[in-house]
Amino acid sequence: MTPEISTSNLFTATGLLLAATALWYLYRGYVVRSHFQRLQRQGVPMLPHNPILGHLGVVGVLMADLPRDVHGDYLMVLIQDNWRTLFDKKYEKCPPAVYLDLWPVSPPMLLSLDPSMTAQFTQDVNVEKSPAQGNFLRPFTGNTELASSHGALWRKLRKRMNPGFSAQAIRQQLPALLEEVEVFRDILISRTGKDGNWGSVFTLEKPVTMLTLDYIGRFTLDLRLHEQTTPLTPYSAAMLDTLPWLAIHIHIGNVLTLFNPWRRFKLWRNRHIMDSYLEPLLQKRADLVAEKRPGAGTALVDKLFQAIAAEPPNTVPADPAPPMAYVMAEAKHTLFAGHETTAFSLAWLFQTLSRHPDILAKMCTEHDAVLGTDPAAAATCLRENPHLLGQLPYTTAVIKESLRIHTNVGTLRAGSPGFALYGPPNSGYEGVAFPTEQCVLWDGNFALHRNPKYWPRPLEFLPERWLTTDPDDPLHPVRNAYRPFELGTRNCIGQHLAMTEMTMVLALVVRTVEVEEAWDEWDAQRGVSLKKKKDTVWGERLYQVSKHGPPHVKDGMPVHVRLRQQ
Ligand code: HEM
Repeated sequence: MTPEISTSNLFTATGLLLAATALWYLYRGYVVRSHFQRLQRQGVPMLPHNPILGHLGVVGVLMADLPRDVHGDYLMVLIQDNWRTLFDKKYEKCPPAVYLDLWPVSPPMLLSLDPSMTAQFTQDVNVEKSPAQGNFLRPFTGNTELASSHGALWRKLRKRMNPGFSAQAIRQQLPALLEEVEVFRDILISRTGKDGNWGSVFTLEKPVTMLTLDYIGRFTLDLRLHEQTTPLTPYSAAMLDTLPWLAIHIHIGNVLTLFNPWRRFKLWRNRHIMDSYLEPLLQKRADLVAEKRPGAGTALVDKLFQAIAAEPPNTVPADPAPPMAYVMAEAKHTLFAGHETTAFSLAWLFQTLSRHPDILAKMCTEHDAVLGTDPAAAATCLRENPHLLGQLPYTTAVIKESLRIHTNVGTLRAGSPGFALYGPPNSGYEGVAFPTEQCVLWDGNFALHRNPKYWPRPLEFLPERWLTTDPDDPLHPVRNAYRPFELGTRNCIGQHLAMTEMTMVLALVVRTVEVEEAWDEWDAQRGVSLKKKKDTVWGERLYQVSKHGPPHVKDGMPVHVRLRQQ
């Protein structure tokens, strides 16, 4: 018997589904708002909470002057800077943690604005990641990799992954990785104008993203993807097409996207393309490792196959997937986590250097002294003397300072009943309990890095902060306050790899090519009138925008480049 689906049945089913969704939203809204009202009655420090709107009203007013596409990270800075007007007059200091009830735009949050407070859930106790992170990665990796795992399994997988990210492992791959950075430098040179003039405008997001894809592909698979010079590989095309369909939270703005059947098809199809691309490559690496042939052990995935083979059988806890599927998930996550974060950090570095010619000149002097005065020979010099990469303290300080001001991502952890954060010493809230039940614990590293309490002259770009060794120097960084890669055992496993990449880029590029933002040309190219009001944050055209994954740069950061005058 063939089932008949009439139009009226379809309408009824859709109506019921919509009604059930609406009821769920209402019920969930009631639960969340009641929870925050209860906390407010208990006297927990909180922004004024409205029983109907939660904190939507107060946050809406706070964000009203910002462009619509601005990243949510700016909210934490606004709260930190405006706490006096936002909180009850009885409070004499900004609370170290701020409750945010923005349902249905985001889940209930407890935002930490104090380094000691964040340490309580990342270092004193390594609290589990928020389930939101797992939800985000599920369609992509099936949650069988390190970043989605918890507890004993996470410890096992982290131990397995750590050797692949060690300084020694990175150094082993340095000559190959340098080749990818050389391609990037040559692409920038090809964009310069004639006779030392600026070339035409382009968005920096594309070349930095292609560089980071080539770099992380080489590191993970010992394979040249050639994303910088040829059309995207099917793998990268499918991965980049997948990312906009992933969501960290279900909220009112993306609920239709998440239930869109087209999304399911896209995710399924892209996953099929990615897996089909990776499978033969991984099989080849597994064979190479098993047969101990030359080159085995170079790629990150080789080290994973080697580690699995060296583990006693049936170790507990059991792996989330058989070896090949597990390594594939780990490779996919590494290719994802290792590209956009570094790409956008590089974009900000170039912006910062163009605004600080004195700092740029000082960096070039360091490169001349350590790598030789011929910029074109820097790659050869580094290939022959990879240890020199560790002898560029000023360059490292510049990168660290850029990551402080233009922090990319933070951590989201899962609050739970019975687990509270406590106001730290000298916070003005000593011993005050901030219950975490129902809340996502959000480290406010973007705001923390701009807080004058921890960073004197916070908005000034001062690489000297990272060169002082005197703990009494006011510029000396405060314990736990610097967290671009987060701190604690669950910090970023790729931080040395990312720092190496950024150092190599600066070492090869800044003495050869100048990069500058080119908004006027960008506007002219798109026919945008000079008189039209432009989106800005704090008076700047370049700001962090909210897209999928980590914060992106506005409009891809339009720039032009020219050859540096020697
Ligand atoms: C400038 C570049 C980067 C920044 C700012 C950055 C930042 C971070 C942060 C803040 C975390 C902690 C996230 C959390 O707790 O939810 C993290 C975790 C992680 N990062 Fe990075 N990252 C960068 C580059 C990389 C690279 C190049 C890789 C890999 C090749 C990588 C792989 C990972 C992985 C696998 C984790 C999860 C670690 C775990 O759960 O044990 N990251 N990263």
